Amino acid sequence: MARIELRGISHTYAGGAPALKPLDLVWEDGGAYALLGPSGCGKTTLLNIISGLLRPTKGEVLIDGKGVTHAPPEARNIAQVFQFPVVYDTMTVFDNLAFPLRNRRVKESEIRPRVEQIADLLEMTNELGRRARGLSADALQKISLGRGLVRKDVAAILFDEPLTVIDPHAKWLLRRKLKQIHQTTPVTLVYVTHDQVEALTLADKVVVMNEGSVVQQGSPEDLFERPAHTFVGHFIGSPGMNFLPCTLEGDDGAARVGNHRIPVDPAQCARARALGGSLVLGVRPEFLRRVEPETAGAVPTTVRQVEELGTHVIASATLRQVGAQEGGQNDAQQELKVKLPEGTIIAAGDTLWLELSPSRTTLYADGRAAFASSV
Ligand SMILES: Nc1ncnc2c1ncn2[C@@H]1O[C@H](COP(=O)(O)OP(=O)(O)OP(=O)(O)O)[C@@H](O)[C@H]1O
Repeated sequence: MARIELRGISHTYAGGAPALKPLDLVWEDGGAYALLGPSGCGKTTLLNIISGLLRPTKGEVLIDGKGVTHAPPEARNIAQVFQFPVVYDTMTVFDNLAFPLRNRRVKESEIRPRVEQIADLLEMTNELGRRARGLSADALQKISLGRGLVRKDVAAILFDEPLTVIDPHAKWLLRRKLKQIHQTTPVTLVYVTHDQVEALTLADKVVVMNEGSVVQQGSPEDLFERPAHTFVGHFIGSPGMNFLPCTLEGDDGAARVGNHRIPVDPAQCARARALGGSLVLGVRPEFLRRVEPETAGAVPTTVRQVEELGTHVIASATLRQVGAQEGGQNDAQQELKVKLPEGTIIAAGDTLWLELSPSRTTLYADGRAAFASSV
């Protein structure tokens, strides 16, 4: 188990733009973390800096308070599982799983029960005697995962998109297994992925990255309920958050979107005004409420498209300006996605009145949320 601390870490590959901009991060002992972000945002670079495969251009790595920035991977006691299987194909599955233990000179009498335990977890007991060569890609990656998990004495296990090559059903199973393993083995776990479902189901805390920076860290609920940045609002959720360009009205907590006046949390208004820059009002499709026509504070929209998704309905609608005719040409071209309950009867061309509740909307100034803890 280990507490991993990154102080002022940044990295630039030779001849390239900065892959990681200066950041400070703490991974608490025994925590399950996901590092989530789009391709190229610097996740693997960060992981390799923690494991020691890469030396950062600047900054320090500390494990349990001890500086290890210049220590090689073997001195860090960290297991790493990569996107593609790292398996000796002439060895049996058993010997592959036993390899990290034999390497550390663990007694043979302790190796067998541990390997059998891991094989059982990964549902590979029947394959223990088989050579790795010829096994499916899924099986090979399970062996790789097993090799990462087999040592009991590791400080942390780092996973770099280990389920990418696995078929969807096995992926679902392995995700559950990893979660189960973490609940029974209090090891620090850092899991890199660009898949929000994977990140949100596995981790207690998710670190969201974009363009070499950490944009927010928090529980899956935090990221959903209070995205601190428009990037997080857009990246987390399916569909992502809606953003309506707006201006502020007076001092009493209202925003103007097109020619609508929408009540907004007054504290957020004050903060947004102080932050300055271009403003948008963010609201999740789940938090838009369908209300009766002409309800005070609600906005009329014209439905453009309806998707029935079994458990719910997603409507795409455009905001209609005050005074505009139903289906008229002078609708604002502002699109909103709305999540409606299963069985909602609605069709393209219908009018939908939507309430944007001040407790469910967030003002963003130049991308940054104007709620108290974000700045
Ligand atoms: N060895 C390298 N040499 C030069 N540039 C690199 C190297 N490795 C990564 N980069 C660049 O650094 C940036 C961050 O890459 P990194 O692989 O850390 O991102 P990532 O978030 O893990 O992406 P992916 O999900 O695609 O693996 C990218 O612009 C990438 O092109």
